[in-house]
Amino acid sequence: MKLNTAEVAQLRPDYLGFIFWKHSSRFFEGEIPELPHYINKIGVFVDAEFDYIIKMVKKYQLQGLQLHGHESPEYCAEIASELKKTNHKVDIIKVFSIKEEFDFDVLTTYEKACDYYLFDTKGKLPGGNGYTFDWSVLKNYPSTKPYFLSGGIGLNNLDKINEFIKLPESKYCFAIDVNSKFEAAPGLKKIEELQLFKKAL
Ligand SMILES: O=C(O)c1ccccc1N[C@@H]1O[C@H](COP(=O)(O)O)[C@@H](O)[C@H]1O
Repeated sequence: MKLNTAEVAQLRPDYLGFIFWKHSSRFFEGEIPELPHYINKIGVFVDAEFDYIIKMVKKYQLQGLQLHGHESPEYCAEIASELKKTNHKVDIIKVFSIKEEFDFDVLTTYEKACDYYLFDTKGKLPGGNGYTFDWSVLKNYPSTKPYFLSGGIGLNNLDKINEFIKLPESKYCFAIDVNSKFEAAPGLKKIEELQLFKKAL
């Protein structure tokens, strides 16, 4: 897989994600180029073993974990606390996948265990499906925790995003997360399109 991380970094994103799920076409191995301090490196995991996550955090100096599987609140809290003991402060981003409806009650037990939520679209894969969900579901968002809006977001969603950010349900929307809609091939991002997107936002 060919990555263009250094070029993407020149666009000054707040976060850059690296996929540590071996079944993904974007499975990351190798070296991360030196990145400016203002870019947070996020490891994307799916029901990964505790020790594997710890190893990847240390190897790549990750600043956040994006958890796309069935990770329990206890697991989220434990991994953060274990890493803290060795001076690795990581943000825990727990992912919830939405189809048409979503029972936000599930968030209650995660409130103390994670720093952010990320709302993605439910699909065949645990992430990276390339489809948007109906963001109006977020009208029922009960929390004050900042969340990432994700799932199939591309240039064609710009008008919708600009409308969404005026709505009350976007109050805690903290970041817009993009992935497959900006790719020429898995992992290879389309720089000009990302640039256009960022500028338009
Ligand atoms: O991209 C993947 O292959 C992937 C695999 C397993 C878990 C998450 C994955 N990607 C993340 O999913 C969201 C949404 O992506 P998309 O815009 O629908 O392509 C994003 O955070 C990706 O980093």
